[in-house]
Amino acid sequence: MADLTLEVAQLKQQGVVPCLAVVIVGDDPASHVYLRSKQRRAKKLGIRVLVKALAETATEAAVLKVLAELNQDPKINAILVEMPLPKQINQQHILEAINPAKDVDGFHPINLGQLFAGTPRNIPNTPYGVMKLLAHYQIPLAGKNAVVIGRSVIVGRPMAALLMNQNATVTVAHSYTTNLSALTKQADVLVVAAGKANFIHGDAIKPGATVIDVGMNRTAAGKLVGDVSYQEASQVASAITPVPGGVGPMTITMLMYQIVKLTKGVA
Ligand SMILES: Nc1nc2c(c(=O)[nH]1)N[C@@H](CN(C=O)c1ccc(C(=O)N[C@@H](CCC(=O)O)C(=O)O)cc1)CN2
Repeated sequence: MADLTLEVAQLKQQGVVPCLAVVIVGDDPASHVYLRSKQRRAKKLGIRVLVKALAETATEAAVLKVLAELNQDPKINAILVEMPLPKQINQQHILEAINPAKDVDGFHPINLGQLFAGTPRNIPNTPYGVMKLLAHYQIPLAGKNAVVIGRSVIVGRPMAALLMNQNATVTVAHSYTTNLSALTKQADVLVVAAGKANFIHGDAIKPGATVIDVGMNRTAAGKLVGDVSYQEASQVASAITPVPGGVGPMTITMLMYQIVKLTKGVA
């Protein structure tokens, strides 16, 4: 991957400072933690971050107004809205209101459509980070069985498209899936984004599989754990991502990469 520090320095020599606008609505503690991580990483690279913080009670109209201003502002290269949003706000209305050319999360239907057409432009950062990890560790995908647990717009759906684009045979499992372990035991690559702590145990994993844990769950004791029982799974899998320190930091890396890409106007 390109050296982002160098690329940002080159842009600055041309008088351009990459700028990300983050819209955050409400007081979700995890969202504020993620925002601070993004700000820290951006600062290290020399990327500007403009934060538009709205109250937990903000209306959908108020968020749409902020987005309309950011869409018009030529100094803003990339926009994202922290998820989840408070209940009174329709997530889909918000995602559709972001200019697709500035949509650094890749959640706009046009960007998701490009991804599903096999011609990706802006790609959701978590699944993009997973693909970079798989490529880095030379995990074969073509002709392999990949099972994705979860069908969210943030992870599951784009993850399935990215794996399919690399010629994996993809199954998407979700809360209505019956006999889940029969599917997971067939998976050469298992991506778990179920949102439930210790949802997948060692006996549900094919020996030698690659296991990607996208889960991020806080225990009552305040410990961060994934969706996979790491101790058990690591006895069976040939490769596994930890939580913390696995997919999460890669999400931020891919975000920074795509901010620079949007600033350069490269597809
Ligand atoms: N607009 C978006 N909202 C959300 C996204 C997203 O991609 N776009 N994904 C998640 C939050 N997220 C990125 O935004 C994110 C989650 C986790 C991490 C991370 O580095 N996690 C650390 C642990 C941090 C902790 O202690 O809590 C790790 O896994 O090591 C970064 C980004 C939901 N919302």
